[in-house]
Amino acid sequence: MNDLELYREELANCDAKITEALKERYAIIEKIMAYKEEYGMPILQPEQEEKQKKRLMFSLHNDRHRDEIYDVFERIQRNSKKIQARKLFDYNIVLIGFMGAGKSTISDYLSTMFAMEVVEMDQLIAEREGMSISDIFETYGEEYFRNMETNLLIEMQEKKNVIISCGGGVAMRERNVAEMKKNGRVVLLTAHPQTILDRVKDSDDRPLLNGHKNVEYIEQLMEARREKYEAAADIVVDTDNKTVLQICEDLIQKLLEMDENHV
Ligand SMILES: Nc1ncnc2c1ncn2[C@@H]1O[C@H](COP(=O)(O)OP(=O)(O)O)[C@@H](O)[C@H]1O
Ligand SMILES: O=C(O)C1=C[C@@H](OP(=O)(O)O)[C@@H](O)[C@H](O)C1
Ligand SMILES: [Mg+2]
Repeated sequence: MNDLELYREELANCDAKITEALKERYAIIEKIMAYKEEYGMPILQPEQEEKQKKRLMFSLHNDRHRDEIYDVFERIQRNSKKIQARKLFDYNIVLIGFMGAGKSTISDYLSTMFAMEVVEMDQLIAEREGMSISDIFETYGEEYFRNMETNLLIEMQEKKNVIISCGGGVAMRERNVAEMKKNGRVVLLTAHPQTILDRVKDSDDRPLLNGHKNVEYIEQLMEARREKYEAAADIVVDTDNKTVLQICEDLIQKLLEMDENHV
């Protein structure tokens, strides 16, 4: 065997070690999940993720290939999250609720924590139309926008393990609720009108609230929508005075409880 062949042999051995280590790693991930479930521990522990990253950075700080190794590690971590998400949620997660309840924010955080794809309905519709939601309302009217929402939900039925962040009005149509339930569990996020006002007061992205940014108006519209929101919901998560992490943890635990109750 010449040197080159020897090096190639060494490389193959190295790959075999990496593969074995990865298999072991993913098996440990499953054990951690089972442990957390058995002892009713929080699923999301972002501080642990940070600790792990710091430890790795420290051990690599003098390495010539630090950036390349770190890049691989990030991917390994992302795939661990995907394994976790697929095990926990065998369906799409559909977030509904009033404007400002936090649908986009919570979707975003969950997608980071579980490496899940997010379909942000408003954003996708705006992108496809090449204009803002406010401009779509102004140019084509609300009915046109609502039809786009319905079509998008039907399109999303082909996806799995996706977080769907609905616009606040999506659950008002019975047809939409039926479509979202075909492959998703529906999570209603709630907040008091004052909380909503605090959250939306500096934004002009919500045409239905422009010119009406006061508690009375929000309360009235929320009341008018309440029945339909509640009828659509599989679970309800209150968001008042909670951090995004607390809301996400609450949401996950309630989704898991649904499985326990159905076994
Ligand atoms: N739990 C929370 N605590 C504090 N601010 C929040 C919380 N959830 C959302 N927000 C803020 O409220 C605003 C509206 O949230 P967003 O996610 O866009 O709501 P939605 O998509 O339901 O309309 C954003 O500025 C967001 O940062
Ligand atoms: O409640 C509604 O009817 C709407 C909510 C908005 O989305 P957010 O709930 O994400 O603000 C957006 O779809 C549009 O302004 C209409
Ligand atoms: Mg939103």
